Amino acid sequence: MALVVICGQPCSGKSIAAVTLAEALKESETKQSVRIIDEASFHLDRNQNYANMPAEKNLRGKLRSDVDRSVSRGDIVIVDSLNSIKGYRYELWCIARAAGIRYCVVFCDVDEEHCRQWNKERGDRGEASYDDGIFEDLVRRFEKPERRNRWDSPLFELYPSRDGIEKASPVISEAVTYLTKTVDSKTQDVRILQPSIATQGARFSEANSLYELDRATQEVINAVVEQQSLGGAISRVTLGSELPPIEICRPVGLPELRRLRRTFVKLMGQASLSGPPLPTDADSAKRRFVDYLNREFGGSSA
Ligand SMILES: Nc1ncnc2c1ncn2[C@@H]1O[C@H](COP(=O)(O)OP(=O)(O)OP(=O)(O)O)[C@@H](O)[C@H]1O
Repeated sequence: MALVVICGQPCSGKSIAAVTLAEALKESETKQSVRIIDEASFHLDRNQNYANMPAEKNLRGKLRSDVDRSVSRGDIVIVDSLNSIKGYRYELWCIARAAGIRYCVVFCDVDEEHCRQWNKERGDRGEASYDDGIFEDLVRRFEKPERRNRWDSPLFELYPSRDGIEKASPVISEAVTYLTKTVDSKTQDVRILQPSIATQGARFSEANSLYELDRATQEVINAVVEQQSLGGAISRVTLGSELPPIEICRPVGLPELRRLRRTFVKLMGQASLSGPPLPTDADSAKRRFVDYLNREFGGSSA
């Protein structure tokens, strides 16, 4: 019923924030059930998770799948991980949108020096801490959330080094209110994300098949353009939980995407005259277009 993305620099108090928020939600008037999804649940070593790109991608994939499975169960799901890449936060936001639930980001805003110090103290106490090289790399790659982005909004900011993390603090209380209050259609102060057409599987009418095919493929192109515009090394475009991702190993410009779309629509139109009929709903049109793009880009849609 809600997805909360905790984000922040390494060793910035994210786990403490996640547990504090979970307790506050459980004790709230509505007595919410909460599930925390964190890196520790995969029993992997903190440094191994971030040792190289494949390991990091693997970790993000595991967390994403777990979130995807959990959001429909009625709990409030809190993802406690770095969640430092905006493209990844966008993917999590897409999962919330596909599930039609509310969503927010809780940011532990701590300066690097405090994080470095806390990480060192953790090591000195004999607890698992980040190796220096990994810590510095993570700090450098952190992409701060910005509330003007849909996937970073609403944004609840905590300042653990200044204020600590208290259950009764104004920010935790605001987050609890946002996550538990009844939706008032007049004030619209709580946003329940709505599944896009991509996730609703609307059926095409016979007469409109080609037009609808055109529209469905345009939505896929929009998603590719939007996710590429986030910058960074986007190698996978996600289209919600019902559709396979598009694997892209190089930047692809709009002209190329438009050309591929036109060719696909033409091929489908021609094929339907003598072969298989056009897809009957938006999802299957998208799935076929994604398969086509993955073949063109040399990826796979498995
Ligand atoms: N407000 C605080 N004041 C002092 N120390 C703190 C505070 N918040 C966190 N710490 C220190 O930072 C350590 C790490 O906290 P926590 O595990 O919540 O961080 P994290 O961001 O989840 O770390 P990771 O990036 O490893 O997941 C704690 O063990 C504690 O020593």
